[in-house]
Amino acid sequence: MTTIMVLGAGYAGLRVVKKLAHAKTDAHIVLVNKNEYHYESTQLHQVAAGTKEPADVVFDLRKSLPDSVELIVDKVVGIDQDNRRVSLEHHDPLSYDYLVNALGFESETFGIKGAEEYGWPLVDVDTALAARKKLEQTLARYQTSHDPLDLSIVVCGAGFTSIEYLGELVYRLPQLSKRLGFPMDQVKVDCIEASPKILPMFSKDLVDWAVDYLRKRGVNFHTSTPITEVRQDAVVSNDQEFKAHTIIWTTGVRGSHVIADSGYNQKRNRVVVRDDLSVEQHPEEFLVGDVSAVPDPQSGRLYPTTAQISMAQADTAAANVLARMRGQEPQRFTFRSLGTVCSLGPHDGVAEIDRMGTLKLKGKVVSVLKWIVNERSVLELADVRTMLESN
Ligand SMILES: Cc1cc2nc3c(=O)[nH]c(=O)nc-3n(C[C@H](O)[C@H](O)[C@H](O)COP(=O)(O)OP(=O)(O)OC[C@H]3O[C@@H](n4cnc5c(N)ncnc54)[C@H](O)[C@@H]3O)c2cc1C
Repeated sequence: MTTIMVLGAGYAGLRVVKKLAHAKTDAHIVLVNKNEYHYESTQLHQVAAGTKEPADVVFDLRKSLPDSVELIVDKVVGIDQDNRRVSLEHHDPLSYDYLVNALGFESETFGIKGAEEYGWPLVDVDTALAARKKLEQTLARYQTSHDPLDLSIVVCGAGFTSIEYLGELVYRLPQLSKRLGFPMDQVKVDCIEASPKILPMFSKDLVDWAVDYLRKRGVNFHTSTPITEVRQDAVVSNDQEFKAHTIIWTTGVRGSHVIADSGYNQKRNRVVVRDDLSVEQHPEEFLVGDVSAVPDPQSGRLYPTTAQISMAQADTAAANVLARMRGQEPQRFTFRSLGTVCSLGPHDGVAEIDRMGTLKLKGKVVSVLKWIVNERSVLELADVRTMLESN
């Protein structure tokens, strides 16, 4: 029997599995994931700030997968492309006929000294929870230490994840101040960004609105400030030092280390795929989501790594696996953005909707939009019951 193996149960992998199962193929569909659950990585900033609990952003894979899919819970450690075999940490190697690699993202440190050691990334449930614990313990310590650095927080990067995290943080801090007894007026929040731009994917008026929103709530922005080193109690940019005991590292992502470990031709663990999302010289293998690098035919640049693109890629990859099995021509990947929604805490945000021109939104209405986007994702990846349970 033909085996289709899907690696990773994030947005891309889970969507591929759902599409394949729905097509009622005779093939044996195997999903390998390191956890028994799927997590909504687009909501990790909320877990890290404490505005959501892990249970709000995860769902059990066994409960939501179709019966026709075999789930193997284990960590992928290597892929042997030539022999079509996947090595796992605890199971024997597995063979496949078709492979969809959707192993997702990891934190990017750009080789900056101390970033891995002292920066707290937000890449999965465990790291988001660890960042939350670090934040809360450090703020709580102030009552006995009276050390101002216990009330200083540095957020590294001013892209999407950093801004969404800052939005949750400024919402959450007054609640924590009441609970943990630290003075709100002595809290210091700095956001350090190498480029001159904040939220580069949004138009200037929305960026200005978002920056103003966060500034009014105490965030100090430092753009054109490249981080050169991270220390236990400071982020350094050349001769400037931003001292803090909580350092959140959200400067960007790279693909899974398994890509480089397996000898792929890659850059930052992302592989440039062909226009049908298959890998050069391996028509039986597809890469989707944050491990893939797909050139946008219009701009010539690579598409950004987003959940929205990952799910669109998943549809193409699933269709192309089935096409190859049936001896049909695969389709080219095309992408039309629905727009981008950036939350600023639970009740505000900015959004650009790409339908019939660009619709720009800001404020409370965006939180409703974000809620719809999140619920739709759970509905599409799991089912109605899971969606209702997550509320
Ligand atoms: C805080 C935050 C907010 C974001 N907000 C948005 C947003 O609003 N909109 C948007 O479009 N995008 C957003 N993104 C980006 C989006 O989350 C990613 O682009 C998306 O998750 C990529 O999907 P994926 O399926 O490729 O990878 P992932 O979601 O990373 O899934 C990979 C899966 O593979 C599993 N896995 C990893 N390594 C192994 C291994 N070795 N063995 C077995 N299993 C493994 C993981 O556990 C995970 O389940 C956000 C990201 C973050 C961090």
